[in-house]
Amino acid sequence: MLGLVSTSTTTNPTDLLKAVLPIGIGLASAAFLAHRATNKGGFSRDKSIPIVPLRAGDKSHDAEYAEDQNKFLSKCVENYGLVFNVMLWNQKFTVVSGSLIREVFMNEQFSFIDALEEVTGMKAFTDSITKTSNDENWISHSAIRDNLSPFLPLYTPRIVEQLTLTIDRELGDCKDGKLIEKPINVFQEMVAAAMATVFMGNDCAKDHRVRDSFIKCTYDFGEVLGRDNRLRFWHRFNTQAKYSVLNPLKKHIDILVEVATPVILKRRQEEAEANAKGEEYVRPLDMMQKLLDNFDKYGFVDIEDVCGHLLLLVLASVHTTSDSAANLCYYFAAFPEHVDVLYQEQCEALSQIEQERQTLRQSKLASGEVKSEQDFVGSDLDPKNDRDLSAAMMKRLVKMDSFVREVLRYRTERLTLAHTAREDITLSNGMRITKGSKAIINNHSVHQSDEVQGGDAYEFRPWRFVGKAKAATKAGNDFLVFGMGKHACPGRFLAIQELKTVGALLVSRYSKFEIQDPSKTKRGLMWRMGDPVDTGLIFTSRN
Ligand code: HEM
Repeated sequence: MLGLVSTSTTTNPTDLLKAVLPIGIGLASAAFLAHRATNKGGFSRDKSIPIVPLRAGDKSHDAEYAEDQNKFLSKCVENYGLVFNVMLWNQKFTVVSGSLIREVFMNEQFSFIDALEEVTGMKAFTDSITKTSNDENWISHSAIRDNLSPFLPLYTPRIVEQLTLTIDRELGDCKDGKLIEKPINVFQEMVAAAMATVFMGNDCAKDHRVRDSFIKCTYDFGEVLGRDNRLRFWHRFNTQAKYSVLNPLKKHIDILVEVATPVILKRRQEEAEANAKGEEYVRPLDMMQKLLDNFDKYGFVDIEDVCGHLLLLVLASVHTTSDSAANLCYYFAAFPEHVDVLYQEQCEALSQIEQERQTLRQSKLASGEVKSEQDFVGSDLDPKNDRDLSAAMMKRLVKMDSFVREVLRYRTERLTLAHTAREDITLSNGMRITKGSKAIINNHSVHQSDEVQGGDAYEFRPWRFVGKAKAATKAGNDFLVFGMGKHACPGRFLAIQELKTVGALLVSRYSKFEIQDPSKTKRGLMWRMGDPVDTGLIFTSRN
């Protein structure tokens, strides 16, 4: 029987990732897919929900779905309507499609966490990472909403710096075309460096042990989930007992604590000195500091607890974002005609901003507000920052934004984000999802619908969203990549900012991206989150 993770002693990151990614997103689908334990919960008892018949000789819908997901789901909706039952990955799901999807996301009695817990039994484990936990918000949604997203423009220079340093170190000059066999590794390094500076500040991010932990903790988490029979009582009991004592993420928490402690002490000392002098202490900007500043509000117990929470954020963010960034490059390779368009957009936006800043400087000099050119040095209008990839500049990259949104729309798994019904729930079409059964979201019915997407829904049309007020961060009825409603991914603003920055840095440095084995192009575009295609990329520098 297959667990979530290969039981082989040679750790295959891809296998592990399949298990791991659910912590971030509807990557739960990966866990559901890899899961082969006994099914718990059945179809909804509402007999009006049709059960899709099996193909002759099949024992489940797995083979038919795997052969052609689009065809299978189109056929089901056509024949059975928006709600129907299927058997996939050794589980029974009620597929909810189209306009009814919203009712699953908006109803708190449909629980993504419960469905995930059923498959992975991971709650005992995530609880053991932190000392304080909350049943519903095992990763604090509000911590990101309140402490991260509003400050994104301030984080941008640091994110850009880290991404730039890592690209230049890992890819560098590719004059004659450089083959990178496992691009995912490069993108993990990039994203880990960027996330480390956002979550823990520059001083901690400089320490390679922190960046390594940001990458490796997700693989270690995969080990935890990689157990068979996780639905059985004894397994849960065992997990609970074992991981509260022998937590495999403990070593990463220890590293974070070890690196963070002197940094925090230094900050405290600086604050005390500033107070003693009657000066205002400028608080460092990072999640760790924000969590410490709100220690009582969040009810933390100690620094280990804070680092445990930071680690949960890492589990939600690093692999989801690096997987998407690596995938983006395969789209550059598959659609080379768009790379220069994106580069041109960037050059024009930079020149425009440079011009605007120059005009502003001149008017300040003319009005006497600023005495000399020299006075701009170190100010907001310092000419040295004219061509920075600032947050304001990234906002102008509407084509890049559309490209990223289209990649996510095009690739996102067709069925994801199973939710367990906590009580009998009647949908607006009168069908009842009974307590304990699982509703799964039919992304295909939205992302591949001509009506919803404005035509050519099976085509990759990178400028589809230009001029449409549909930014890549905008979750909604037509874009389910980040979920919807109360639990919609709170990290999407950071994720999109990083994806656009990675895109901008890449197209400005490299003019050509090629897939090492072109016969794998289709898979390169459509890999399931956490299971990258096994062919590399060749990068060629701009002249
Ligand atoms: C491309 C990258 C990412 C994708 C595709 C993604 C997608 C998702 C999805 C589909 C969900 C579930 C939404 C739902 O239940 O309706 C989710 C939840 C979540 N994501 Fe992300 N995510 C990404 C990056 C991030 C980042 C960078 C962070 C942190 C900074 C983050 C933090 C979270 C958290 C904390 C939740 C749980 C929210 C809740 O239950 O209230 N994610 N994400």
